Amino acid sequence: MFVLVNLKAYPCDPVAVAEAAATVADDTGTRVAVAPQAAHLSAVAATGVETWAQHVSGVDHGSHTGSTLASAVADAGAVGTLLNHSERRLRLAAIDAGLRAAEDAGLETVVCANNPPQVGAVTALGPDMVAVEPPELIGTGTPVSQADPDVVEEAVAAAGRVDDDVPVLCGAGISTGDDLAAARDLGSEGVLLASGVAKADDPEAALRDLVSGI
Ligand SMILES: O=C(CO)COP(=O)(O)O
Repeated sequence: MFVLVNLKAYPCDPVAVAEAAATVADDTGTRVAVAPQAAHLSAVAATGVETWAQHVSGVDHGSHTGSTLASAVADAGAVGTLLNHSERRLRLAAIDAGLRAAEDAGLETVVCANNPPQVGAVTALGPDMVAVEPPELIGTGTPVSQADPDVVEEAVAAAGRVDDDVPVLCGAGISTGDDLAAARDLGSEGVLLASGVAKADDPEAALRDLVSGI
């Protein structure tokens, strides 16, 4: 199971969370990655944790003020990027362009989608992984894997109909080992989570509980 911790724009200490994630990954052999704000990528990568960007722009060098170049996040130490997160939604052409930019920069990709039909659509674009995250459960603490198991199973089926080799992750409200185990039992190959770790008083304890479900 792949555990991808999205720090969003939460007021946490990204380096402290990264150090906790690196420790838990080392101790348990679990693949744990952290996606901080772009400005914190280098500091997070310096902890040794697997580091992901939250978004990259589908552009190359040029007149693109305010863009986030895939090559720049790779230079900062990121090895992967999210695209089309529910809080950073893109048009289809922009997802495709982001994927090509990430690919050119050697970044692994997870394309997010709100529901199973969207999972099928974005799987067709050839990402490394896809993630289903129902927006209505994001940040609620109600785990998609236990509250809405059908959506996870249907997302796995939707991706499989397009390309059997693209792993499906799920996210929204995931925080405990039981949530992760339920996700795994539904065919999910990883989880995407944020508040359960970024808002925890003790992020390392939260991550240890989470990976206990593997
Ligand atoms: O959006 C998410 C991860 O990208 C999920 O957020 P929560 O874990 O806070 O529900």
